[in-house]
Amino acid sequence: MTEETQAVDLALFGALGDLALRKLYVALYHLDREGLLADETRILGLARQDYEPDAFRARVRDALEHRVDASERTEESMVRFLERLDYAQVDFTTLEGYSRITDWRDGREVPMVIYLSVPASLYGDICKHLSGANCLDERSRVVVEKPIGYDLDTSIEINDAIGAVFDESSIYRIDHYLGKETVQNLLALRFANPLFGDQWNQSKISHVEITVAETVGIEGRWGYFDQAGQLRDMVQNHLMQLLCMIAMDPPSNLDSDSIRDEKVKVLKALRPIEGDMLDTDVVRGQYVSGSVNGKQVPGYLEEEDANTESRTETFVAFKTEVSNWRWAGVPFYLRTGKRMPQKLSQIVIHFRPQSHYIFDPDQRSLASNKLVIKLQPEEGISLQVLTKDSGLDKGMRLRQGPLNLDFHTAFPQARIPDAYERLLLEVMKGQQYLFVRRDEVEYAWRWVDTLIEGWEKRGVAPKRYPAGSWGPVSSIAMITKDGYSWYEDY
Ligand SMILES: NC(=O)C1=CN([C@@H]2O[C@H](COP(=O)(O)OP(=O)(O)OC[C@H]3O[C@@H](n4cnc5c(N)ncnc54)[C@H](OP(=O)(O)O)[C@@H]3O)[C@@H](O)[C@H]2O)C=CC1
Ligand SMILES: O=C1O[C@H](COP(=O)(O)O)[C@@H](O)[C@H](O)[C@H]1O
Repeated sequence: MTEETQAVDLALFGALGDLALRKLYVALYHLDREGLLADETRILGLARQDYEPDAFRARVRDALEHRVDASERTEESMVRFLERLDYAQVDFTTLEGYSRITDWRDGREVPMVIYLSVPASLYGDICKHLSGANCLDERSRVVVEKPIGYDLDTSIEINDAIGAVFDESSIYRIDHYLGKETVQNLLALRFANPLFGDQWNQSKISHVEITVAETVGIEGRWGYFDQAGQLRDMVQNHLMQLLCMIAMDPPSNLDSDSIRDEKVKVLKALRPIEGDMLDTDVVRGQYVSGSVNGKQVPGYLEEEDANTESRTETFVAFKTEVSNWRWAGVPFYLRTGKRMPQKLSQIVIHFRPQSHYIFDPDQRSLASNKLVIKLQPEEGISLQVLTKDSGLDKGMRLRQGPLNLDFHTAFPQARIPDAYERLLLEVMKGQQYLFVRRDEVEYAWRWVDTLIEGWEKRGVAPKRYPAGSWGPVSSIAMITKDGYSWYEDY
């Protein structure tokens, strides 16, 4: 394993898909521009449409011109990046086309990275054909996108099919939330700062909130999304990973497996939602028409290609607990939804109040600290602390205010890289700690499957919520009945 970015041959399956065009070329372009792609690195786009390499490069150039800020584009850096690209038309489901990859490789020595930006149902076929066509050697790595499967059984099937060809040490399962700057910072915050490290348990923390709110609807992805729903699309992967990063015990070092072992322990200890908890500890929602950022938007059942009978959820809120010594008795409240009033991903750690309180009794409810960790849109960390209100007439009145670390203000010279930049770079370095191990995926599915089974048994239909709201009102009631509320200093 090396810290240097090695030269690689990157074979990008699904080269004309939504993810590739919106995120992957942009990330690769930025890496190139910052000198983080080795000179010899080349990229082969693979998809089934008939494109000449020049037409493919023109398509990628167009995508970059739409997605990379003009201030970060020069003709020189565009040309340099585009020259790395080639294209091969291949039907991934049949072996024949795979010889295009060996032709492209032409005996080159550098390792091959295979990025599967295609539906997970194709992963098995592609791995089998890559092996059948002798495209691989022991240094080849494969990157796979989420969600892996639809439930535990299908994820096992897919993981088995990938595992039949690649060793676990060569499989990079992407969860792009793990590449976000602030998520990375959770490791530093928790394990480099004794101030927090020593307080990070049930004796000091009363409860934890995680919100991942999106303003977008399903963006023309009805076919995929309606099969999945917000629980499979967002909770099984992104929210579970955030929860693990907050709840895990300190790993003994920063090795991939040390970190992933700790995350797995959290997933194993996560209390399932079943029985009567289905009535009290989880809310399933679906948006109806409403207004987001002043713009009228259709309801989920009125989206393009919609099946008007669909009971798929676009919002989930739930309360859970990590049943171990560190967290016993600390509720974790999580919520995520589409068509919320604003894009916001944040984690709030609520510390317990002072055990002996000496200030104005009317201000008692103020007297606790909150650590607010913002993932997006503005990355930063702020600690809500209490100080004395200034002014001669205020006596010992308390005032709550933030100790702020806004990454953009604190480190103005540094561009905060997109999650995919960091993850692609780590694949090229051969570092796995930001990628999800097979057992993590499977424990997360186990938890999600239990909830879905419960919903199905009880015939739980999603509650309606207007687009532009924070979800069904019962998601507010779910937390207020415990004496807390969703943190609202947006
Ligand atoms: N889009 C997103 O925002 C996100 C996507 N993901 C995951 O990333 C992966 C890719 O998603 P996305 O880009 O949205 O998917 P798309 O359907 O937009 O793209 C898939 C690509 O694969 C090609 N393809 C599909 N089947 C074949 C085949 N048999 N032979 C050759 N080419 C084929 C498609 O070609 P054609 O155009 O001809 O169909 C297209 O280029 C999925 O696993 C998804 O779950 C994860 C997070 C976010
Ligand atoms: O994986 C996914 O993530 C996006 C949200 O990602 P973000 O980085 O913009 O927060 C979500 O819209 C999509 O449905 C899901 O598949």
